[in-house]
Amino acid sequence: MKLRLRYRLDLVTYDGWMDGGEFYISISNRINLVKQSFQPIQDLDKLYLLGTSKMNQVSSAFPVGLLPRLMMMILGVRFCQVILYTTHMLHSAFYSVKFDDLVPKYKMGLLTLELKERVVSRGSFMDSTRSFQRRGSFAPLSPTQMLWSAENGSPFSKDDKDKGVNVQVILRCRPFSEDDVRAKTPMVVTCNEGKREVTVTQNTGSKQIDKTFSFDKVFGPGSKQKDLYDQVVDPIVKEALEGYNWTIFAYGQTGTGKTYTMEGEGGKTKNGEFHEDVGVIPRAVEQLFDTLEAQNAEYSMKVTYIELYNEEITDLLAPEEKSKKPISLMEDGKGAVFMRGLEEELVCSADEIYHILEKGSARKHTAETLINTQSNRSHSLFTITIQIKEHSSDGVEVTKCGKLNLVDLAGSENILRSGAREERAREAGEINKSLLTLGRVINALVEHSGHVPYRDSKLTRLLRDSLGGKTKTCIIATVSPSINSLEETQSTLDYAYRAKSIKNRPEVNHKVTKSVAVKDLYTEIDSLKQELHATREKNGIYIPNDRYISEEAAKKEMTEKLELKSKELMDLQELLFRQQKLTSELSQRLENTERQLHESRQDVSSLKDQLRYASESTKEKEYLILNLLESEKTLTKRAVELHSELENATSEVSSLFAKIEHKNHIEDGNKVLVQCFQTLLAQHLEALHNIVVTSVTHQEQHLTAIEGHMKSFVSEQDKATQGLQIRVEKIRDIFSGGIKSLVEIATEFSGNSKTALGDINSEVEEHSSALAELIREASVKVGDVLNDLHSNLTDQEQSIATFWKQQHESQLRAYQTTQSASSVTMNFFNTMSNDIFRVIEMVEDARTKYDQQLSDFKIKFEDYANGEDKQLLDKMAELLVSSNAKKKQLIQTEIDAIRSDIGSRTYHIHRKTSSMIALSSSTQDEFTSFLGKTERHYSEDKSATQNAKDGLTAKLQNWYKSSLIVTNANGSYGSSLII
Ligand SMILES: Nc1ncnc2c1ncn2[C@@H]1O[C@H](COP(=O)(O)OP(=O)(O)OP(=O)(O)O)[C@@H](O)[C@H]1O
Repeated sequence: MKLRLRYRLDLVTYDGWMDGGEFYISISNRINLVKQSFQPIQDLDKLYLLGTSKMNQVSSAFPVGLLPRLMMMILGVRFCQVILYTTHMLHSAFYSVKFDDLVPKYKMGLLTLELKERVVSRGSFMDSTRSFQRRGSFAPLSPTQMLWSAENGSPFSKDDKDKGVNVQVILRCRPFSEDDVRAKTPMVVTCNEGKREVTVTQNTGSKQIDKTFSFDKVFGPGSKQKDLYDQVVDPIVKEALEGYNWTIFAYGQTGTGKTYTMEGEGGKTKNGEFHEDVGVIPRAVEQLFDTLEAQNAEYSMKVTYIELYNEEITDLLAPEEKSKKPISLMEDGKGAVFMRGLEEELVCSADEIYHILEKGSARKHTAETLINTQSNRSHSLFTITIQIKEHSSDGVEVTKCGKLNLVDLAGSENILRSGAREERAREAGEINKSLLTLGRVINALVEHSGHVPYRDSKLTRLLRDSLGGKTKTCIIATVSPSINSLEETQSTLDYAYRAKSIKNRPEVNHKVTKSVAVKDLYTEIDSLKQELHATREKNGIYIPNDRYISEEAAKKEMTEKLELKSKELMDLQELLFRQQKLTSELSQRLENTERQLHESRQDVSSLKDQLRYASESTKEKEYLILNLLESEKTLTKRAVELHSELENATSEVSSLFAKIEHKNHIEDGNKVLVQCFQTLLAQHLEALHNIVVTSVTHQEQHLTAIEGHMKSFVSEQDKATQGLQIRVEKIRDIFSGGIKSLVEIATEFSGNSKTALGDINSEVEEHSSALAELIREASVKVGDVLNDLHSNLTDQEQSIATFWKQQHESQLRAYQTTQSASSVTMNFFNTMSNDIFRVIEMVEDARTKYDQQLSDFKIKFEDYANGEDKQLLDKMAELLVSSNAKKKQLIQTEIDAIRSDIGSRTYHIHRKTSSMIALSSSTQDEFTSFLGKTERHYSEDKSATQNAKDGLTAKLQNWYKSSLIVTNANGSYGSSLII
């Protein structure tokens, strides 16, 4: 098989899935960290892509297309440092990359990617790749896992013990509580026991973010206590019996089953078997005793049970009077922690331990919270130390010492959610503080920080050896599947996931021979006795001689050592100086790098913004395209509707045109009729005019004749009057002569005799009667003449009146005929103009309606088009703009054509109607003026006739009056005479 050189680029992170954030890579060309002797990288992209494609979670966040670029850059600079800063770290995959630095503030890991030289065959590499693919997730086995499945059942192989082993992390998810079941709380945790993966599902708005964590073992809600024990604790107990120190601690939110897992519930059944809810501690105790008994070993077992409450350690096994005294935590010279005055109880059977556990548990600080009815308010540490006597191969008796620390931590809790108040809240604060320190210690260990803050809390001081020390550690992280605990679950998973990277360097406790152990004990007892004696004597400090000698020797040795150390110190100081120089150089470089990093970060953030913007705009555009398509659909639909409406409108317009034509036709008929009527009217009017003219001439003639008659009559009358006047004058003369003679006679005869008076009187009487007779005759004659005149005048008057009446009647008839004719004509014209106006209105309405519709359509279309124009992709926009323009143009031309058609038609109609209106109005005017003229003529004629009549009548009346006066005057004169 042909061997090829391969270089492998592995990415590792210290972190789990933080919050589905983005993932960025920037490259600086710091090449000093990598060997120069590497060959150009071949197939690296493939490997790399291969790697990332398997990272289920990451691949979605990993910008596609970046990898080839990254490859190019890597190839360009040959070797490089990849700076990875992310809130969404890659899955821990390979262990070939180390962290240089960590900047927790930014959750940033500065990774040095070492291109490691590996000699692999193509075939075997591909095989391993395939095996990853089959696994379906990018979670290769960690060394711990590999050891876990070792054939001998032991979780560690001998080789790995030398290298250091990772803290083993087990994840246990409890089932839903009854309350959760009742409330139908959604489940957010999914356990895949086969793949050893836990997935947390988080819904943020419309997005669902799944975060998957892999652990050394995963136990789902349905898992049994026995399963967990058999798979996890059983091998640990075996190792403890081998002489290893083991710590198992339960870590998790309050109420998630830490105590349930560690201690469990229920005891032994009647047949001596454990109840299925019994937890790790009783089972481990049982296993220890069973194994030791089975091995028939000589052993001793001691237990301690302490509680750490509010940073105070209490011995749960101490007698009552001592139990209130807090235990102080001490450190020996080598940094090992021990507790002074702690009660160690020797136990000989499992039952004893159960009893002790019960006793201790009863003393623990517990309280009810909203989440857990019996919540541990303290951390408890139950330690079992086993010493087993053995015989070495050379027959020497040795003692093997194993230790099992079983820790039940207090629950990490959200004070608000757990409902803790006052004392409980203070407790919770303390608990959270110590757990926080635990988290910081884990971080420091994972990040390989120089300083690990063990001393910041008693809990971490107690667990010091289990975290990065010689003790092997197994963390059982407990979570709840409920959505209500999502935040805490994520935090627990995060911690647990980090803790996976902590490495311990376990050592088997030295096996001491019995004699050495006894000797040690004797020496200790002796020195203690001497110290006691000296204290009792209060006599200064007594030091035994051999102790003095040994101490002196030790002092001397120490002085030598000190000298050596001071020399070393000098060297170290020099080294320190060099280091400081180097550090300053490095810090300079670091500054540069940081600057570059900052720049890169800015680039990245701007790129991120651009990307976000681009993706947003793409989304927007996609959305717009969708909308556009939809709007196009609606537009098409609308266009079809409009088209049909347009067709309807066209048919309506054509029907309107037909109507208009019909109307025109009628109007033409009407016009002809009007013309006929006009000619007829003109003829009639002419005839009427002629009649009026002839009647006027007749009247004039008649009047002239009457005037002549009247004149002759008047002259005759004048003549007769003159004759009558003359006769009257004559008569007067006669009368006056007679009167005179009578007066003379009277005067002659007045003085003579009264008798003669009688004669005279009778004579006078004769004369008077003759005169009266004469006057009577004359007046009869005058009366006859006057009567004749009067009858004559009456006749004249009657004939004039009759003529007048006839004239009046004929004129009235003519007037009435003309009036009725004009009113008919006027009505006709009015109706016609009304009809025309109605037609115009209809046409106007139709035109406005179509105009409105068309402009609405145009506006709508333009709106759509404008909206679309703005939002479309550039190309799409161009295309659409042109297509819109075309459409608009098409529609515009269509609209224009329709408009112009309608306009021309309307104009045509307008012209026709206006000409008709003009014609009708001119005809009307003409007719009105003609009527006016006729009326004027008529009224002139009438007034002239009336004047003539009035004048004649007045003349006649005057004449008659004067005649009457004369007649009356004559009458009165005669009567006065008679008187
Ligand atoms: N895996 C499980 N199966 C069945 N019941 C469980 C499981 N885990 C927890 N419970 C039940 O949930 C309740 C709370 O569990 P437990 O007291 O062990 O929680 P805790 O984590 O120790 O809480 P705290 O930190 O407050 O002490 C108990 O009634 C227990 O019976």
